[in-house]
Amino acid sequence: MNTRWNRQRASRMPSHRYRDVYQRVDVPNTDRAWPGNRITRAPLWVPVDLRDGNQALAEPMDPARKRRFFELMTGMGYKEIEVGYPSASQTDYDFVRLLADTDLAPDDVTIVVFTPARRDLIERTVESVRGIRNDVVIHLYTATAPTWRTVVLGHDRASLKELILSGARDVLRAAGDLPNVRFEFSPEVFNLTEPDYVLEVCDAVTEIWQASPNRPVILNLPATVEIATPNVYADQIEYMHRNLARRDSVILSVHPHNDRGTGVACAELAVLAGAERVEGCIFGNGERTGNVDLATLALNLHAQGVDPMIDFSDIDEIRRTVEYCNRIEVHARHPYVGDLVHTAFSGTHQDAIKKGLAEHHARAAETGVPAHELDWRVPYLPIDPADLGRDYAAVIRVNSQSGKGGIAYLLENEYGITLPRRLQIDFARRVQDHTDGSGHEVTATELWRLFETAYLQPNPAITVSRFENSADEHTSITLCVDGIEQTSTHTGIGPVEALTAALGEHGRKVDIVALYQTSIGSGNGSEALTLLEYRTDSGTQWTAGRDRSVLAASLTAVVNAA
Ligand SMILES: CC(=O)SCCNC(=O)CCNC(=O)[C@H](O)C(C)(C)COP(=O)(O)OP(=O)(O)OC[C@H]1O[C@@H](n2cnc3c(N)ncnc32)[C@H](O)[C@@H]1OP(=O)(O)O
Ligand SMILES: CC(C)C(=O)C(=O)O
Repeated sequence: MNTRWNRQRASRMPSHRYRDVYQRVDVPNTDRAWPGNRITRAPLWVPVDLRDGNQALAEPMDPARKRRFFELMTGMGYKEIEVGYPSASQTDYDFVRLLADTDLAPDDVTIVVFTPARRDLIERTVESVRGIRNDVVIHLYTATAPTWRTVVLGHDRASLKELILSGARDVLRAAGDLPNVRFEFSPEVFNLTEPDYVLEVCDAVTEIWQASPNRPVILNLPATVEIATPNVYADQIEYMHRNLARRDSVILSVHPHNDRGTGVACAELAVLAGAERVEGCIFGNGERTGNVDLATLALNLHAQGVDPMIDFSDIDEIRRTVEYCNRIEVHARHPYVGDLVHTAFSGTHQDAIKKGLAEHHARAAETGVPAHELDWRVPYLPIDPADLGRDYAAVIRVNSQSGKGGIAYLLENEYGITLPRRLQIDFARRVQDHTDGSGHEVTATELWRLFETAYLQPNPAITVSRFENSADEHTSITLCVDGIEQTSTHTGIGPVEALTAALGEHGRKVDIVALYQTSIGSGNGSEALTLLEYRTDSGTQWTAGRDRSVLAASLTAVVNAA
């Protein structure tokens, strides 16, 4: 082996300590089917922001915040919402009572409440939901993994199973006769529990609860602390999917956390492996590194052409509400919602996006399909920001990494000015000098100021005192050059040519290479902008002229060139 490429040495990190973290368990070998599957429809989504998200906040939500978050979720279209841990706090209990006593919860929304396997807490939980007209899910949980059994709960496999089954019986006794109530069980830390044991416990719970297709039981299998690659979780879920008793009477649910940063991948692979329901938090709040991010999951489906069944069409309003309720800011790079996720600073990306957007609008015009319904092919933007209620203002931003395409895009977008390619190159060089010097981003306004400084400086030495031209191309011009006034007449040539001829008579020869017309702004208030390339001894240069009249803008550009 070439040692040049083999320089990595063992670090001082004590990684060996984690080889057997939490007594990692083996997953039975399966003839796995999930790698070949595709997600073709949205799973059932269950936001747990008001419970798992809330329990992770330094300042848990007050009643007003809980209510606002709940209204946001129902407005977005969530149909099953975990609203709290009513036996744990009075705020949570009162919120459930609020749902019982008001019509805050739309009829088609199922209310989920969470409880440990302790009789007093189960009874309090059931008490909290009495009188709710909506469907209700009572969600019972107990940790099942070896370290939790021995270190936290002080049970062996058999006695822990008995504790869970006794909790399941308590739930059935307290709420079994309520017709609108269904049950959910979570073997907390499922992903670190021996598969045979967790299967045995789950089957015993569904038996006690008499799971049936008409009253299915939710089995929710959490990756409470994410410690393995997502394929391991997928294998664990597929094992349960294939081996659970009463499978047609079970809704298989997952609840990934994000300790390794792969919560989203875990959820997606779990759905491929047979999960039908996903619990998580909008934008991924939750214990430690958070619960799986339901917004990313939903929008990943959207980005693959699958309807997520949840409305993200005003993502910034959703974000503002979530930030207000959680008192935690969403990161600028957060998928789909961060401030910078639809922005390109780098030149080649900007160039590709600019071309992609132009192609998109041209195709819309050609086909007659509205731009917001047309198939999306814009490079570097996986989805159209407009789907999320965003405009294109933030798509391209300019700094020292940017190129001519992005600069031209900003001027075109903000000022309606179309720059010819050679002027784009010239101007980009000037912008680059500026951004390299300052190290900062430049806004469209600042770009326009740079443009004015570079190309729209009036020529103090020359004044056009009089300019008269008639329809038969007869032009009379009075020029004042360096204080000397002189009148000349020109016949048979256009006005621009006439002016260059007059300037030539003053010894101010202008050799025009190209002249372009564009405008600043649009509509009645717009101004004409003439962009002029002219030859000098050291090569070609650019200048410009602006005025309400196209002719005056062109004359100014010629005078500036002189
Ligand atoms: C992965 C998750 O998200 S799980 C949910 C975690 N959420 C929360 O803890 C938020 C709300 N919790 C609380 O308000 C409190 O912890 C309460 C009211 C539930 C219990 O409070 P306390 O009675 O003071 O107990 P405390 O929290 O100190 O300890 C938990 C006790 O419950 C036991 N326990 C923990 N989980 C469970 C469970 N699922 N089922 C039964 N017992 C449990 C523990 O072994 C411990 O018992 P011990 O006191 O005999 O050692
Ligand atoms: C108990 C379950 C649902 C949970 O919150 C977790 O494991 O994180």
